[in-house]
Amino acid sequence: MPAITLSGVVKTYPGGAHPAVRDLDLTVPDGSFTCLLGPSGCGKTTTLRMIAGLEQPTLGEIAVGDRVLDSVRRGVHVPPEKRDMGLVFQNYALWPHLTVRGNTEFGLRMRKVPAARRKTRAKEALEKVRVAECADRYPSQLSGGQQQRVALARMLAVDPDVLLLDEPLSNLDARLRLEMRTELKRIHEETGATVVFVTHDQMEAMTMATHIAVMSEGELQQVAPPMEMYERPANRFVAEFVGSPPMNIVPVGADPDGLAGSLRRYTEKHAGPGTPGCVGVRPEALKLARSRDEVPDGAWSDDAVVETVLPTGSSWTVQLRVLDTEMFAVTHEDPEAGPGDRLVCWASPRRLHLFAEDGSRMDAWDDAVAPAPKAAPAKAVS
Ligand SMILES: Nc1ncnc2c1ncn2[C@@H]1O[C@H](COP(=O)(O)OP(=O)(O)OP(=O)(O)O)[C@@H](O)[C@H]1O
Repeated sequence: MPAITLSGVVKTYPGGAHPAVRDLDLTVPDGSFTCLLGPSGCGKTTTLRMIAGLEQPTLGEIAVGDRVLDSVRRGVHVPPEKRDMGLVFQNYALWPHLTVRGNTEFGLRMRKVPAARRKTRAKEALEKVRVAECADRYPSQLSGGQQQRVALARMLAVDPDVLLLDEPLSNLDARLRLEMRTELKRIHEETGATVVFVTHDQMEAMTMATHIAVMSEGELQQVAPPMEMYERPANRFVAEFVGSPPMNIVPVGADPDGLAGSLRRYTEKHAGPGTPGCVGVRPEALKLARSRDEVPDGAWSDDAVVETVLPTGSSWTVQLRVLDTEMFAVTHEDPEAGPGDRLVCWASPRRLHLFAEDGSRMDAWDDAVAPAPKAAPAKAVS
């Protein structure tokens, strides 16, 4: 199955003041588990529905490999049923008058698959999502989680090359969500299908995706594997949206005697790639020390006062006042400190994220503090 490509896709709904999706260029790699992630209203569902063929783009092109599914310029629109894609939406809409088996066979019946084959395929699909024991029950006799599994089985039974999922876990409680995340990941690995998954939950995206595409106000902000996005967010929006607790962000234009000034002087001294608009540091990258002696050479550090310590069982979230600014640190060792204690906080230059006034990442900083390894010299041509 080749990649899904969206090129210059725009979607404006009739009467919509702004486009729901703006000039979207996105490649969903073959066999990937790509999460469309972003806040409510950013255009995720619209993008998914366009891939499914349920909405037509206002401009641009959608293709799977060489097969053009939508092209406004060429007047092409392949209807949803001819795209070989499976869909599961938030309201998984099972037929109430059909049993679980009947629901699972439904798509196969529509495709005129012979009865014996239908039966085997439905059985396999129900086993895959682990609800085979419910085959003779009706949807009203199932829990929400079981119903979502049946919706997944119904999609898997037709064995599509592409699975399109729109917040399919949103109605589940925390434990079931976790369980279903693991199952979806397993199903993806087993089937090798290309999955496009819509969510506004960054933890869900981080734990399941091979690639995350972050959107904001109809625009794509960054596409990258989860850890790459976490470690090198392309701009301030992505930096703040991905990660929990969120990244500490300090605008450096503020009080020169406060934390802003401290960070500005430090970053300027360190190879000065120009003055940033703001500096970010993830809570787990903000380290705590009893005194300056414990701070490694070359690290940024400043005085901090503990405000609160929140133990979570496996870690501690420490709320600090660093000069004039609130910061959060997360530590996996007991900080052995309480409100009012004076500490020193520090961060390695590699763990500081610098963003320009317009919010874009300042790559010059990353290159200065962690230069990429030099490429091997080219071989002499004889
Ligand atoms: N059928 C429609 N008609 C008009 N406007 C729409 C329609 N569907 C969505 N919109 C608008 O398009 C924008 C993007 O909506 P979309 O549902 O794609 O966002 P989303 O990121 O999936 O949001 P959510 O997470 O809340 O589902 C929103 O401003 C929404 O109000």
